[in-house]
Amino acid sequence: MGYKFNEEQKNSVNHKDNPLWVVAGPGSGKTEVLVVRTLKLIFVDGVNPKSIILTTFTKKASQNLFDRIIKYSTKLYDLYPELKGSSIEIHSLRVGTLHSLCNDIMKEYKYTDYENYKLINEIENYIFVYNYCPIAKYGARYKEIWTKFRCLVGRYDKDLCCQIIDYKNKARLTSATITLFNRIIEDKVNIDKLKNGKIYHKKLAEECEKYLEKLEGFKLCTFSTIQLKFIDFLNSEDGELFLSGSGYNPPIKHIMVDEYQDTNPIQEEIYFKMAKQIENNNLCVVGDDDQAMYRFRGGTVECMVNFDKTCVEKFNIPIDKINKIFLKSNYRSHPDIVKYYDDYINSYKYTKDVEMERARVKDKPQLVAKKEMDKETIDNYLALNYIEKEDDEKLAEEVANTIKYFKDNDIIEDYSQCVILIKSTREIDYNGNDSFIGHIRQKLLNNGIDIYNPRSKNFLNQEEIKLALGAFISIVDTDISVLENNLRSQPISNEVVKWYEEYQNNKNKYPELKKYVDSSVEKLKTMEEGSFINSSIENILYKIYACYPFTEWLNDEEKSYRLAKLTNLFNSYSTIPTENLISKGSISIDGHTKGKVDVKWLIEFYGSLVGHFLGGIDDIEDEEITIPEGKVPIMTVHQAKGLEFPFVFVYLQKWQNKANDGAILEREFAEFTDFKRISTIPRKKTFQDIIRFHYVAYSRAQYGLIHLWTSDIIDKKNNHKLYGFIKEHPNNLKIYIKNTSYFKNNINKIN
Ligand SMILES: Nc1ncnc2c1ncn2[C@@H]1O[C@H](COP(=O)(O)OP(=O)(O)OP(=O)(O)O)[C@@H](O)[C@H]1O
Repeated sequence: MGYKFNEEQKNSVNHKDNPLWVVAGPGSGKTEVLVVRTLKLIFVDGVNPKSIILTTFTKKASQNLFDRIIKYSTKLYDLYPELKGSSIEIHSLRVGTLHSLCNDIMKEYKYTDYENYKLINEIENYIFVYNYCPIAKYGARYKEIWTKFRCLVGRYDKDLCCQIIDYKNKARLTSATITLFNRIIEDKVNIDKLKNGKIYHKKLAEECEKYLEKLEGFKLCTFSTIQLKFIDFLNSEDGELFLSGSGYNPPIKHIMVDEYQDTNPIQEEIYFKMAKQIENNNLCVVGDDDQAMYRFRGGTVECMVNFDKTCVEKFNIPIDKINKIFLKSNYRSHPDIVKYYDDYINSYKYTKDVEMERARVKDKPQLVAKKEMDKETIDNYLALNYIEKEDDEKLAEEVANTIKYFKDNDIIEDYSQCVILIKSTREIDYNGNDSFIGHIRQKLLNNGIDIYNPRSKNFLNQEEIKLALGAFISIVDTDISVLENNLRSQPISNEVVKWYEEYQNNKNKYPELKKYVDSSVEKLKTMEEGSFINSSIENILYKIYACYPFTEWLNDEEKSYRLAKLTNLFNSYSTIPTENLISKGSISIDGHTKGKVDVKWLIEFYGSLVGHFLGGIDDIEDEEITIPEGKVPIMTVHQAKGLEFPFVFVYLQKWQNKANDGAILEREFAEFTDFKRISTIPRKKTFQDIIRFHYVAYSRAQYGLIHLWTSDIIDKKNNHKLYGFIKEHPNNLKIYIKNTSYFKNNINKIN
């Protein structure tokens, strides 16, 4: 580790029995604490690794936890060779996201009601809902539901000055259906109660019930429904054995949850249900309520804020049994930056519009800056700064110049030490113009600097994706006649034509690829009516990737990331079960026409998979991000969560003056669930979310935090409130920033 733990950290590691509540500020080493606590339980207290459940919100974070545990235990084995003779099986630790743990445990115990079940991922669920849920497939028949949940499906029409719903946009309806169903499940909405609500509640409850039955029929669980199944498991004899131990399996002794601020009500129920059965209710949760930012996915900060009260209620223990520890020392940021973001979040405590006070853990102490920096470095440069320009293009130019200046003056060693954080990494805005990020790419390129932006929503406009899909379409819908004659969805047609043309216009440049496509087309022509092509859709894609230029592109980090994503989408499409048991990934030939792909197959392929491309490729992702050297990474704040960077540029956004979807849904279902929320006013919650969003962004910075904005933003009254530091006017920022020029020339090299 290379450093000594402070008192608060030590106390969290050494805490023995009873619930432990670690409220950890940014950069306070919370994950490290959880890792060391786990190792201490195993190597010092002799707890069997299999008795410990260690979980967190994302796959990326759980992988990170596991990797660190393995790394440190390897070190321990090196330092204390006598440990090698012990029977500790560190790999048997139960670590993972909650849904993956639920899956593993129920499989391990051969739980009868989960036998032969399959856990499907988000894309598979999407395709399932698209195909099997009438509310998504025939949206117009469910107008009373969609009019009510217009926030999920509506699109603002400038000419008509209102939200309109395009019922032909099945991709959007599918995503919205999933959001609603997941919310019903995860908020523990009582479906019977919902049926007694208004007419749209009743219809929604019925549709959700049908969806759950259909999933059961195919023996499928989604990341949400597996949690329902797991609660049943915990209530069963198998569940009891799992908790109390049996045969080779020791009893469960400790449950530890990281990123607890993003837990949802059903997960809370699972943790408490398990901990109630184990000795001393050893449930340890670690998180930061101020960094809760997954409301749109059902994350519920109340679980974190009310942890002590929930323990009292569920475990029937006095409140002083719960050990509450604040990790307040910040080892990440320059002291001015720490003071700045701490002041920022605290300044909202009593603000009426935001009502942050009750939404934060009570008695939270101030952060204490502990980063090791010599005094000279601290005093000699401005750690906080901002750049203001009239428009995005000029702003981007100034940012590009600043980054170049940093490198040319040895302030940074590599461009990847600067990150640009923004709400959406799209390079093109909704009107087809360059967004701020589009300008940044261009301006940095002018300075010979590249950006790393693989999660840009421009997925479908990338040359490798267009060429791969264009080559694929040229095989299965050779002259795109099916597309042109049968598909009613204009957005899908427009997109597919673009890919098709990309391939057709470039094929002569790539003879190897052309040869493969031509020979496949020839082969297809000879196929008998009603037969199936030997190659599945994934096989075809792999063969396309085996040709130049893909062989070359697979060496490029951004391109290979996106091509892998395309492969995943194709795989998911193939694995979703169908009524007739034939995989969707098997391409069938028309029953009456030799050598022509079945129109129905193609329409379905276009509709569900391509529709998903258009609506669902989200840039909020959980995968591990490896930032390549030599490029400036562009990230959403969600992607940057848990990471730190020497220089952070935060683009301050125009916020629409309306409540967000997550907050609206919370209110909508509040009366049908027993889960108690702090407030049900969506607008207040939306403000809280925006504040937390900025707080997470600001707290990523180690040495320099630079705000970026265009002048028009600052003039808007409501934005002032949200950016906090600019309460009335940007001049106030100078209290912190002192000077609007670049970092002073004498800034030291970042080490
Ligand atoms: N006691 C300590 N002494 C010195 N450095 C420390 C100490 N504890 C943690 N650190 C360092 O502080 C930094 C922040 O730690 P880490 O990234 O684990 O924070 P975190 O609490 O997970 O932050 P966030 O909530 O923002 O994701 C790391 O570089 C870590 O090595």
